[in-house]
Amino acid sequence: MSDANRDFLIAPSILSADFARLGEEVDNVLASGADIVHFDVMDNHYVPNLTIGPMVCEALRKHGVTAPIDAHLMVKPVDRLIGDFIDAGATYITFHPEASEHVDRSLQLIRDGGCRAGLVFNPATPLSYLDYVMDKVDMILLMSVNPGFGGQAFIPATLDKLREARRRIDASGRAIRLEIDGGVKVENIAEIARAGADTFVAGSAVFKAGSDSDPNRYDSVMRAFREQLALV
Ligand SMILES: O=C(CO)[C@H](O)[C@H](O)COP(=O)(O)O
Repeated sequence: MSDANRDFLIAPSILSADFARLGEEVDNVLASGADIVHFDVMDNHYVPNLTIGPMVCEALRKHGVTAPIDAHLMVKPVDRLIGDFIDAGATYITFHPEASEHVDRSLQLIRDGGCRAGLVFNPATPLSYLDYVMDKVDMILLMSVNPGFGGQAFIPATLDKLREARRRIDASGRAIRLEIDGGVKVENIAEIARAGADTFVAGSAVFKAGSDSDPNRYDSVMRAFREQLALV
């Protein structure tokens, strides 16, 4: 797929949202033009932080969120939570291959549950984990920071890795989304898109924008992202 044929999706990471007002935060960011809700699940074991689980995903669905929810599992083991997130209404479920005992089986579990499956690559994790499972992958998520916390700086070596992942996707002929997560800002999103990403997770750049009292506080950052992507 050439650049001209790629559609760009923006996936705000609710890791940086105000958890006390989560439903409202998600409503506001979707009203500002977000495409996907990026849902970071951390277990204080695979990564050194603890966040939210399937009950919160289900609560967002009950609140009325119909947009795709992209559940990024930073947990070990992964398989039992896969079933819980399928039941909770996730759209995409992605996991780290090092955290699964049987990567092919975990991918199959996600797909059998009717969700789209993805593998997540930490900055130092090789893309070779894809070698024998490309036919079961709907999304490749490249971490451009070490997982666990929002607000970190983008690791530049990820640009080369994006180019390599884009080559693999194009060679597969499959409609696999290439998502980037960590340190995505208005200033670097165009360069990241040129390297091959089509789906952009942004946490602090979105949820720390604007003023708490403004219900449209996310409009300008979302517009700025779109303007940058239009230049690609
Ligand atoms: O998965 C994550 C951390 O593990 C977050 O999604 C990611 O860091 C996004 O936050 P920011 O845009 O502030 O870097």
